Amino acid sequence: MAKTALHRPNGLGSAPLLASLAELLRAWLPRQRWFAGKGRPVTDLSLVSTTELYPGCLHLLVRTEHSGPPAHSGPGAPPPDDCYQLLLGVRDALPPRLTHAAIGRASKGPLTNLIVYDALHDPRAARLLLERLRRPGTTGPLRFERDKRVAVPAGLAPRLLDAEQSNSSLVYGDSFILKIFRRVQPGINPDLEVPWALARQGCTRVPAPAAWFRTSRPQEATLGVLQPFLREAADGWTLALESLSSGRGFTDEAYELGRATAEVHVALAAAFPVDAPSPPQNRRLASAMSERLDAAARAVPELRPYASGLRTAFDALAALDTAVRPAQRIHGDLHLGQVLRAGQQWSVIDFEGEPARPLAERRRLQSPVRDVAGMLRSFDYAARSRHPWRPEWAERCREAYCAGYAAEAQWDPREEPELLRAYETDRAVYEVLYEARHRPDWLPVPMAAVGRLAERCSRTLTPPAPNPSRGG
Ligand SMILES: Nc1ncnc2c1ncn2[C@@H]1O[C@H](COP(=O)(O)OP(=O)(O)O)[C@@H](O)[C@H]1O
Ligand SMILES: O=P(O)(O)O[C@H]1O[C@H](CO)[C@@H](O[C@H]2O[C@H](CO)[C@@H](O)[C@H](O)[C@H]2O)[C@H](O)[C@H]1O
Repeated sequence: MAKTALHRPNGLGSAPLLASLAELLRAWLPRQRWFAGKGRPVTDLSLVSTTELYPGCLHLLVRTEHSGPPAHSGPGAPPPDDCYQLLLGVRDALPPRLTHAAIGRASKGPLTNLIVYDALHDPRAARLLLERLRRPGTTGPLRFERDKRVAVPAGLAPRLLDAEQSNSSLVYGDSFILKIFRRVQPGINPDLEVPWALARQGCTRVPAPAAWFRTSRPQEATLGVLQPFLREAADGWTLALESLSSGRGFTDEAYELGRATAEVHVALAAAFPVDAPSPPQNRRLASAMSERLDAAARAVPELRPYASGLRTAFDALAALDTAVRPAQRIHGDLHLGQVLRAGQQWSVIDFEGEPARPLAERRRLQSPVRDVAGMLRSFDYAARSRHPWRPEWAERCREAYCAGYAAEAQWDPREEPELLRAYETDRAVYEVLYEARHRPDWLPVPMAAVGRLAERCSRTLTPPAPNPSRGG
């Protein structure tokens, strides 16, 4: 472990430290999967907070500023600056098992000649982080808290998950998983707020937070959440692809998934009661979707030829004068990668919402149909990502999912075809933007749906048979 200026009382001064780190981080940050400012060079870096967790391991909140226009403007546009959470290790030399985690050798400031690396790859740092979570208290601006009813054993072996993620997660002894939020925004993160509220509601579909850490300076923000690791579970995306490759059906699973989604929605409505339901907001919703489409079409030229066709879905929603489902707290980014199946039980994870949107927007009340639309899009994603394309597979899953949802929720998402179609279109537009920014090779997948949705002016799904008990 490096004996460095970090050990000196003034060694953590942010100006000298920044001199050591700025150049390294400016090159390293944009290469990270979780970096949100893709395509916009980092022009300036500043340290929002610096905490020495233990000698040679720094917890940083780093603000980045970007040049050039954001990838898109209008609602949901990325802010001109972002704040990222980093755990950095500093050593004289890296052992071979850590070379892949290197960020670079500092050539200036107090860390001159030392190697800086991403300490989440370092089992020692990961163990100490868990120890810190097991013993509530504060370190500088960082506050570590836990649910005292949950026993978290000492000494669990850590491993960093190598999943494609918007954040970073450490799995401890296959018993717990710690998600470390990378892009930090002020306020409570819904991925702590929602599972905590659902657990208090007795909902068993969502792993309950066991411990978490947050910062109070310069503003309150959630930094990480520890929850039970569902060790026998496979995620819905993997299972859907297996079904597509083996020819085995997926409708039973889709039906159960619909039931699970409805159960979570019912629990969410109870956990976050709404005082007075707001009047129908179809026109406002349609106009927000339309603005998002405009912004996405500015950023992704491939979308432009389809914009007017897609807009018919939003026009149809705006023209509706009937009440849509009351708004409530929802998942906000529901897709097959956010559901885990262990035995016969589906669980739902990752209540952060769409990572590109501001936190306040993600915590807003919204129609549960939005989540349903997210999952329906995901069946299409799975079917489209495999050759040959099997549209009937996705269609059967969609119908089964909606039927399962209706059986549990006592209302059927297919009863509101205009709303469903508008949300599916809005989601496909989001996916185009997401893939263009993060995984350009995947762009054809949502683009295929865009072509289909732009052409379709009729109903998205077969309406259900009238339900006499509901007077329909
Ligand atoms: N409680 C859990 N049990 C088992 N695996 C989990 C659990 N939570 C997350 N995972 C795994 O970690 C991956 C990333 O988690 P997620 O919350 O979706 O992170 P991100 O928001 O960074 O995408 C998931 O796709 C899943 O495979
Ligand atoms: O990182 P998150 O899981 O929060 O979500 C983001 O990344 C997802 C991809 O990893 C992206 O989902 C899209 O691809 C999935 C397959 O990889 C598919 O199941 C989804 O239906 C599709 O939207 C998601 O949109 C994005 O927010």
